[in-house]
Amino acid sequence: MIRFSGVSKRYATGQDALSRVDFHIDRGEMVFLTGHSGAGKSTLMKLIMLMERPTSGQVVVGGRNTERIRAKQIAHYRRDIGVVFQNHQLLFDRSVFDNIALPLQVAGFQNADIGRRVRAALDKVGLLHKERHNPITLSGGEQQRVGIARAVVNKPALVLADEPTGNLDPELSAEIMNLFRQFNELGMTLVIATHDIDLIERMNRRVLHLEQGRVVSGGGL
Ligand SMILES: Nc1ncnc2c1ncn2[C@@H]1O[C@H](COP(=O)(O)OP(=O)(O)OP(=O)(O)O)[C@@H](O)[C@H]1O
Repeated sequence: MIRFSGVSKRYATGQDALSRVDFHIDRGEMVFLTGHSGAGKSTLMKLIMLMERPTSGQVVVGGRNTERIRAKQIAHYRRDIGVVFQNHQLLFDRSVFDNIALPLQVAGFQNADIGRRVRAALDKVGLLHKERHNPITLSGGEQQRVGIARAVVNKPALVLADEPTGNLDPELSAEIMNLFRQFNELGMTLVIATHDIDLIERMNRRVLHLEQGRVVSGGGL
């Protein structure tokens, strides 16, 4: 599903964020990405999302060499990738339903289809009863679940989560991880960046460990 071969990223500032990174993640895997602050986790995610391009090396996602994806094809490419952020980036000027419907509207789905898919996603995260609420009225854990519903509503093959439990207490974090586990059981590939060592240990999955821009373990090659 994802293959990095000799990937380096140096930002315009001269900062080396990744240095000759090699790893492989199979379709259907759920992998944790960990490492100290500044180790390169977000940069690695941005390269998968094509928010950044590598300075050298090759990034292959879903069998596609991302080097060949041109700027105007990026929006289409991203439709198959769901993204979950720590600060969930919900829009507070519209309902929970409308927040989740947004990616489907952008992708040009019919209204009836949008309603069905949004409710299926809300049902999966246990928030069907909150569809008309404004997300600002929800708790942090609920807001994060709305963010997850939005990330998976398009049934992406790949979900990237950057510190998805960063603001949540251990119980809510465990709930979020259970959701991810369920999506993984449905066949989604998940890459979850986190500092939360306890959480990682409990989940018992492969851990890709970065240190100063290098993979020090778990690359799977
Ligand atoms: N846009 C940028 N321009 C210049 N340097 C950057 C940029 N983004 C990240 N960096 C630098 O690249 C290195 C890796 O950053 P990155 O955000 O990938 O790390 P991280 O592991 O995600 O850290 P954190 O856990 O704190 O989010 C850091 O030294 C950072 O300062």
